[in-house]
Amino acid sequence: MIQLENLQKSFGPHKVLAGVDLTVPQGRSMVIIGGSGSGKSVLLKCILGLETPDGGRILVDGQDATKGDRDAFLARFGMLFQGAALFDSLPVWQNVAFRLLRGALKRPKAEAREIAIEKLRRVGLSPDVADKFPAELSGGMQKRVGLARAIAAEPQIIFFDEPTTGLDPIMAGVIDDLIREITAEMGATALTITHDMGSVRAIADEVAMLHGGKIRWTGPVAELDASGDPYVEQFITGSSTGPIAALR
Ligand SMILES: Nc1ncnc2c1ncn2[C@@H]1O[C@H](COP(=O)(O)OP(=O)(O)OP(=O)(O)O)[C@@H](O)[C@H]1O
Repeated sequence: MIQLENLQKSFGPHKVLAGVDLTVPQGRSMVIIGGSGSGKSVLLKCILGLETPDGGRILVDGQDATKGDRDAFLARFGMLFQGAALFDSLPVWQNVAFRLLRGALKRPKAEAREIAIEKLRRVGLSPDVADKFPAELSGGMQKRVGLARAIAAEPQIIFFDEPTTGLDPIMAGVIDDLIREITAEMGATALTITHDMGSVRAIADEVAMLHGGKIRWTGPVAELDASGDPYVEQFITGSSTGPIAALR
């Protein structure tokens, strides 16, 4: 379970997070939506310790994420970055097994490779992909590799940062379905940020909308269309008119 309590973060005079309260229950999939610049990435970075919050608390399974052993804390997370963010100089299997080849989760090389091949299979890629380099793969295949990497160490918590950006609608749907299936079968707690309403509906159990530095609305995905919140309505319909100022 992830609990954010009154989380705050400013950059100079610019208050990006102005007291975010949010709970992601164990084994549930939460998707955070919000306009460009609303602070979704900053929120994720605060949880991962890549940004230091100015105030508030981040609790993961009841423990303060900013205290204690960082490596042990991060070992519980998997992450699929925007654009897959693979290492071009490493073959696919070493990308997938990256965290199994070094640090706290290190395994013998042959075992790490076996796990990589098994995870590649889980995301629909055959073993012959293991020895290719990322540049030899299509964008959709690279996303699958990124997903295989995110799950390689069997994390309890997985973050997905814009998982379908740059993919065609069919491939986006395939990746959404894989994310949904895999997180459910792992029983993982998932936190996703996306602009893609198709992804929201495919991946989310719960949705939270970040606006004005706070959680504007949160609820089950089934209630999204009847939220009654004008900000949520404008966002999900993609309207240029409404309470959210749209720059032209
Ligand atoms: N390191 C930083 N220094 C200064 N300002 C920053 C920094 N990181 C983020 N910001 C600012 O914080 C605000 C929120 O950024 P963030 O990247 O979290 O938005 P976002 O909701 O993820 O947007 P998008 O959907 O466009 O990716 C932006 O105005 C951004 O310029």
